[in-house]
Amino acid sequence: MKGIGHIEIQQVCLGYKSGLDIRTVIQDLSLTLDAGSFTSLIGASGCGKSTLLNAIGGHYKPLSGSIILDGVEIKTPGADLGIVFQQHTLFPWKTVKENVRFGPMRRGVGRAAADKLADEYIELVGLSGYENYYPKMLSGGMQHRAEIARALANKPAVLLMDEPFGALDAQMRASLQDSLLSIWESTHVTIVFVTHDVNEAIRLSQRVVIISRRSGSISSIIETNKNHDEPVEQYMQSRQTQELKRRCLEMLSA
Ligand SMILES: Nc1ncnc2c1ncn2[C@@H]1O[C@H](COP(=O)(O)OP(=O)(O)OP(=O)(O)O)[C@@H](O)[C@H]1O
Repeated sequence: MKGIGHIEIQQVCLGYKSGLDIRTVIQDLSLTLDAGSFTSLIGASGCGKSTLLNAIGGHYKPLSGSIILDGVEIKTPGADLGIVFQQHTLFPWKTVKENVRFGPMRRGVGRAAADKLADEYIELVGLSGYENYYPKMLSGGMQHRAEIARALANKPAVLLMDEPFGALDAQMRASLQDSLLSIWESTHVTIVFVTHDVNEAIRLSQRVVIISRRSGSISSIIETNKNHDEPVEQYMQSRQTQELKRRCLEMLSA
């Protein structure tokens, strides 16, 4: 039994129309993401990280190859695949609670159950007390927390995150990273996380997948061997982690 949120990316090519031609961005990429795993995708700007993430989310159809979630090919976006972007996508005219319960209610969950779900996920992301605030009344970090709660309220098997904390200051970013780790540990959702930041990738994920812009495919997969019992700052400062970081940076500049 592989569990829920198992993804098989099989010899996928992705590209965009350019005039009469198609410009290939991702070339023949294969990758298995185990159910409940946390994987970061890093690589030079323009190497195709967001394109790959969006294809996993069902927003782009591969030119060839397939992406399979729990035995079923992903062809369209669905509630199983939650996406959190860097830019805010909360409905500005809805409160935090209305935003979070929107997905469940659209799927036919009754109002009382949707409210309960919303309260649960608002608490999980640390926004209790802000249920009736509108997005513009929240800080950038709080809006990200609300976005994560909104995605999780659909109980997705997979959470796809495209540089979600890229625009935040260092302190806010570290606080959201910590929250994301505890959310991942308590929900067992499979996370695929795109970032430019090697430190962030190593701090959060079990595996760092480096995509080469030159080949449009994976140049390296680095296992972080994180020990969940170890305090994150201790892990980040250890000699082993510094070595992982050095290897990632070396692969990125290769
Ligand atoms: N909608 C689109 N139409 C045409 N080309 C696109 C489209 N979206 C992305 N591209 C091109 O595909 C390539 C990969 O883009 P993508 O955004 O996936 O890269 P990325 O690795 O996420 O980059 P960054 O780190 O800068 O966000 C780039 O050359 C980009 O210009």
